[in-house]
Amino acid sequence: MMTAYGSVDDAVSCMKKGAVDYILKPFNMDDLVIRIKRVLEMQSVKAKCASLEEHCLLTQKHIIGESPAIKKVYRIISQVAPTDSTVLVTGESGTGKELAAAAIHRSSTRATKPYVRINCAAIPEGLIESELFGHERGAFTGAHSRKPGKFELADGGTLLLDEIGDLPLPLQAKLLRVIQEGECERVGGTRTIKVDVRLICATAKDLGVEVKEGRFREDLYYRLRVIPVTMPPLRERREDIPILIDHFLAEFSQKRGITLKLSPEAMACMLEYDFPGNVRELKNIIERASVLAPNPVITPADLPADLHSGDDVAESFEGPVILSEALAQTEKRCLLSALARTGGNRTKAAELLGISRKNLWEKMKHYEITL
Ligand SMILES: Nc1ncnc2c1ncn2[C@@H]1O[C@H](COP(=O)(O)OP(=O)(O)OP(=O)(O)O)[C@@H](O)[C@H]1O
Repeated sequence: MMTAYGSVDDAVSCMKKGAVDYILKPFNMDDLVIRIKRVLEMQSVKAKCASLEEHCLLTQKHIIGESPAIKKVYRIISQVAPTDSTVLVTGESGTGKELAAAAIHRSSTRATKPYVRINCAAIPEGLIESELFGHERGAFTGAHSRKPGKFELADGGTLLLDEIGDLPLPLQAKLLRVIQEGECERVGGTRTIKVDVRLICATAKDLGVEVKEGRFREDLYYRLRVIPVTMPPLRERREDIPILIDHFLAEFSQKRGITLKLSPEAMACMLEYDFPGNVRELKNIIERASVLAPNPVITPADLPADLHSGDDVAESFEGPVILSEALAQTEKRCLLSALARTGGNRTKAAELLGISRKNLWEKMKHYEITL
């Protein structure tokens, strides 16, 4: 803010409204230059802080779970992390592939070096090469200045190529060259740049099928899958569901400043659901309920309809229904509800249900309920 009619009150009110500085006319040119330099420095420090914060947030997120399937993933991660080998992380969408990649970087000798991520599916085909390898000024329309690529930015550290199955074929050939020779060229450049990058690739696609159908280079596939890590879908590690629910309830409770809980009925709905969108879907359900639920105890009504559509089979009865199936569904729901209500205590759950512990155990085995 620059003025010839300044007062202390004006200065205070300008700063409150967002001015970074206040200067009175007539002013000294050297003084103005010093002040502008200070503001520019401050802006650059702020930008660096924001990117550091983002980096920290990314590398601090941990994989949650105690099932044998996820423990196997922890084991593989701890074995591969210290090596420099290329890792291929596969698994359905939302299973935590990106978390696994971040965990590998965090536990590697490159942990203090950059961790850079690029989503190959999110960038228009014509721009991927320049994003990966950078470009020189004037390399194409719109290339106003030289820009380093992700490989250069990740030098010394780790580069995650997310959704690698979507990388166009011509780029696959260029990627293979970088992997084999450890060097690349910027688009429009002639100089060869040496890069020391540990590569982690992730995909929800079956690359074997992509190779068979001619969409993915076989030689690149074998280069990438030196160490495969497979993230199991949530429905194959159901014992992690209550653990993840508790984790996200705690996370959103902290954000909202309240103590969120799931009613036993809501817990039963969650325990029975298949989560086709895996952990991401579970997290979204808890986040949505934490915002929309009228009180801190989340009930089935606060959950998406998919989770409790079969609540009352009799009421929703419209057409042919197999009675034995409907009864089994209701029985399973009662078991889950009793177990949730008693915090997994089988003796108390059996009491609630009016059956013996042995009978409860047999039914749990029958319905594949593992707590
Ligand atoms: N085991 C886990 N523990 C805690 N959070 C998890 C876990 N798995 C996934 N998440 C969370 O679920 C969301 C999706 O995870 P992530 O992006 O790693 O999945 P992804 O497999 O890479 O998905 P996509 O293939 O769709 O990119 C993120 O918010 C992540 O923090």
